[in-house]
Amino acid sequence: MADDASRKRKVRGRKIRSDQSRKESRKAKKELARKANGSERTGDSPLSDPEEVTPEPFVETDAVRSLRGRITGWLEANQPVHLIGPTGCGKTALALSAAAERGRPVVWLNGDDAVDTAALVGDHAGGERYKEDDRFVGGVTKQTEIVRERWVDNPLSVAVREGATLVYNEFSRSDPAAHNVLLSVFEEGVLERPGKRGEDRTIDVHPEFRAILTSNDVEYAGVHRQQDALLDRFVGVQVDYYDEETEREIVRAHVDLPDERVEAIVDATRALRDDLEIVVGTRAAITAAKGLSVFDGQGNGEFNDELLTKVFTDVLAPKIAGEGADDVDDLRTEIGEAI
Ligand SMILES: Nc1ncnc2c1ncn2[C@@H]1O[C@H](COP(=O)(O)OP(=O)(O)OP(=O)(O)O)[C@@H](O)[C@H]1O
Repeated sequence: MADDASRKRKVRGRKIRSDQSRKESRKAKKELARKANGSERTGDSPLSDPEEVTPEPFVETDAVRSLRGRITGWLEANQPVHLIGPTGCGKTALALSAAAERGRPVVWLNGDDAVDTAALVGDHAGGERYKEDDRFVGGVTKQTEIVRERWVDNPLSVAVREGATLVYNEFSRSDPAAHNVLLSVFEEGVLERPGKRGEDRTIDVHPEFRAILTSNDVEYAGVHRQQDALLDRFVGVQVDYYDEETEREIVRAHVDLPDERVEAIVDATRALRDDLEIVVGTRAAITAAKGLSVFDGQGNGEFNDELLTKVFTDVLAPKIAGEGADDVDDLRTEIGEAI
């Protein structure tokens, strides 16, 4: 039975088959990452307009709106928000939607082992050489070569100066030492740029600067334990997989399939999530729906549990990659049983 959430839903963007020029959130994320990473090399601005970052399609049910309202509410109270939840539950889409809702420019950062302080705040990008002619005695020319160091600000510096909303995806994948500079940003409203000399070594944080950080809950607990002093300054919003109707709406928004197929996929996704040890996120449901829209449509098999099992085995096999064919067979059996 459809609940209120579905009746009041609002979908931004179109389904994949009806709009080939779609800007899927993955693509949008890539573009944001390109901007953020490229800024170091090219000097391009890592700032994006809020309209550019709104994920498409984006489904808004009561559940989605309520979570986003919590995020934007805490941001209004000037609290950095840490979104924690399992893989593929919709953290990034939610963070980008909340960031877009603020109407301020958005800066995107992706956490990984290579992120250090310089990657956050900026660095010297080599010297700029130029020659100066000095005619100090009539008829005599002296040429002096001058090397001036060029400093390039990286995403955090740009975000705090411009009052942007920083979306720091999977921040717990970065080395905690890189995040020391965040302490004074959140506590004293000042960003220090180690490596930069002179009086502009520090930047005063713009009053509209805000941050949303996301972490996968498994990695958050395990990979790099971030320092307590930093975690103390965030509010944590725990997110989980959406309710059944919201998941259906999300799948429907991404793939053009009859309702009963969408229902079967979401039912299977939720059963697999309960029964299997691997993580089965909403992304897996969308991928299975994309597969089904092709295989079912091409008559490669009637729509039945067997086809559903095959599709989900392909979708989930990468999670056990390298464990051998027997394990994929076991996975197929487990999936068949759960479905
Ligand atoms: N409200 C929504 N409307 C439409 N699609 C959504 C919505 N929420 C999530 N999705 C889709 O679900 C999939 C997973 O979402 P997302 O990438 O945001 O999850 P995540 O929790 O950030 O995943 P990961 O931990 O792997 O980074 C994506 O394909 C995304 O487009």
